Amino acid sequence: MIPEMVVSVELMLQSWKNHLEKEIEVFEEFRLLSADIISRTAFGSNYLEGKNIFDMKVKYSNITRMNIFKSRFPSISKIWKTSDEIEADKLLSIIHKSVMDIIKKREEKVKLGEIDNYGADFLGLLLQAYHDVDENRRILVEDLIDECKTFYIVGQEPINFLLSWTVLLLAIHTDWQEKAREEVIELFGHQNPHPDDLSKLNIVTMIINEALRLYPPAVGFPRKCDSELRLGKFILPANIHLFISNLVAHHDPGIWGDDAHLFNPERFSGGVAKATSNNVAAYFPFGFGPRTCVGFNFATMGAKIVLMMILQRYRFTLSPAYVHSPVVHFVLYPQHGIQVILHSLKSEEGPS
Ligand code: HEM
Repeated sequence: MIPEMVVSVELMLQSWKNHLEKEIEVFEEFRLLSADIISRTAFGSNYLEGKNIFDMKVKYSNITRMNIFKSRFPSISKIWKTSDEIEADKLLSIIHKSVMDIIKKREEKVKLGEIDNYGADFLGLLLQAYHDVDENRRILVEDLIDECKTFYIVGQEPINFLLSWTVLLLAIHTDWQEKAREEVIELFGHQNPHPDDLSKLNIVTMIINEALRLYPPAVGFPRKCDSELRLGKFILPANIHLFISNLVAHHDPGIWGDDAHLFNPERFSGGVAKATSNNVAAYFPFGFGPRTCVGFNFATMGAKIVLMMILQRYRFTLSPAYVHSPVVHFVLYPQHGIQVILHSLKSEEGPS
């Protein structure tokens, strides 16, 4: 998986050479990059092949965000749909068809003998499970399609957001950018990432944790009480809808101290458990409990690889054009993008 990620990042960084000492808008750069990473690592293709899915997904996410807090009577929704619901259904069926095309293409290659097996990426593993000779272990075609759609739909955006906010913070706090670069160069020199050594990136991990605290890409998640329950001093009636916000918990001075709103990766120097005094409800950028994020490792590993490869090649500072406007629409994104200025490293030793 790491080699595919490295290819995606190298392609992006190649084009960054044209932006030296100029401004670059990284939110859009990371949107394309994260889409390419998902396509390559999970589906053995590239951004262009999955482009239709990503384009439809952006439109679908916008509609979902606009409607997330609107109440609907379930029985009415079955017989009458709003124009947004009709559009959302249309988009989902296009995504469905595009995913089917990618699945069929891989199956066809095996059938024609162009490749020996379905492959070891996410799609390959799902196809093996779908074609399993043991009927009891075989997954249904609906599951196969749903899993692919989920990966495309929920995987790309949060990586894009995490990288963007982290680069913003490092563009402002250049002392931490320098510390991170020193760590990367000390561990990897100018070599590409190696899986065994990624876990040694302490400073980079502290920075990512702090970025996820201040700017959690998924600001919370909805829940519904099945039955009446007690939550601390509250009694919650059955069927009540809740929104559990990590954004609020992550900025609570009662938990994080008076500098809760400031960027201070040092607070994670002893790890997450120490920073939160073992309070699991204090820090949960990836959720918690049975529905915790399954992409946690994929996302953090991807973020580390991208950051370290940027740090090996460029210094960056905040552009005067940047306007700070984080917007919450279920996810937390920079409304006007994130503009930074790229500088070459003084030593000029970075990989080409
Ligand atoms: C920085 C990156 C990411 C963040 C902050 C994030 C955050 C979250 C959060 C908060 C949840 C819990 C939602 C809930 O409890 O209702 C979640 C669930 C999930 N995430 Fe992520 N995610 C990230 C990356 C990814 C990636 C890269 C993938 C897949 C490639 C992924 C796949 C999923 C899936 C499938 C679930 C649903 C799990 C379930 O309901 O059983 N996530 N994520």
